[in-house]
Amino acid sequence: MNSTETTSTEMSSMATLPTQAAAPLTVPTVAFGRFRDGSAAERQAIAARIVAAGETYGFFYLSDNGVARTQVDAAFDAARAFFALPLADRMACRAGEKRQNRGYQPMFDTQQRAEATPDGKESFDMGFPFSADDPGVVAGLPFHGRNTWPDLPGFRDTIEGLYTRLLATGHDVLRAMALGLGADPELFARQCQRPSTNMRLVHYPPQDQIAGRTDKGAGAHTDRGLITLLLNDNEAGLEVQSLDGTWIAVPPQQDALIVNVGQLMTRWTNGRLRSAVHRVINASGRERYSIPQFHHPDYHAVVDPRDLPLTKEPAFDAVVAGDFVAKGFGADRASWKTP
Ligand SMILES: O=C(O)CCC(=O)C(=O)O
Ligand SMILES: [Fe+2]
Repeated sequence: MNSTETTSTEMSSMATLPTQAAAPLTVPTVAFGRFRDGSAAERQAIAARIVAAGETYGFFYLSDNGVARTQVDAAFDAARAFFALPLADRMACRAGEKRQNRGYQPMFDTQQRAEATPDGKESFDMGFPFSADDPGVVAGLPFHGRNTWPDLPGFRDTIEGLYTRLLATGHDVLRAMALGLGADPELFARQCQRPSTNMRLVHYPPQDQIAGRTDKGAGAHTDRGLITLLLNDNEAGLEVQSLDGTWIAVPPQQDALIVNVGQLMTRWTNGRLRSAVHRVINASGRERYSIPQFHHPDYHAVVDPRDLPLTKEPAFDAVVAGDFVAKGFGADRASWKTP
């Protein structure tokens, strides 16, 4: 029935209904299991839901994602053990080379904009296990260093295991995005074979411990890569900006990953998928830990909106993925600044 068919009786009964508060906005949840083992129609339907969430929110929860709870719990235990080490031991894990997104980054290393206060967080990063004789490592290419590891029993196995697991999950999400966008499903994933993808353990002290320096755990920013897969340890604090500018809380959902779109994906899809602005404010009074994995293509991959079916004139030039991202990090991370 359309509105002109509404009778006057219905109008008056509608008018007497108690007014309902608008439901708070939440980012959608996509159940992913049938993308791996479902029919072609199920795969297509999941791909369409992911693209719709990427267009509207730039964020979604991914449930039934195949990542085992025990593996996630072990990684958070490892993270807690790392950040409990004496500062000297954490500092011993700083990356030998700059511009790597590897090793320990102390509190306040990142400043999202020149006029902003720094991020109230410390982190430990590791990335793709390039060998010492990899040409990129030998040439000192950004993202191509070696991982550094703390002297903690089981830490390396646990963290490498989660990195490998999430890398595979992320590739499936990239396949779903390509499929949902009407492209070859392998378009993105085949250009992430020796990727600049890093995984980060992050520790946000309670807000009152950082209050002298900053008011945010992570200031408003967009991620730079293709997609980010995010795990967190049951603490709220993440917020994403909606299309109308309001902040939507993205609290953890048991057993769901949070996935968000990064700048390279926005460029590749000619603006169709949103890299939404988000921030972290750890107001609970407790320590907060999270584990994002930032999916990037291979360093030399060319990100060109003309690779996908175009619905409007390309709004972005083609860029070399690694050069584009390295330039961005150079602007806002102390550990990326070149002398
Ligand atoms: O810790 C979180 O929940 C989000 C972290 C984040 O946005 C980032 O590290 O880019
Ligand atoms: Fe982020």
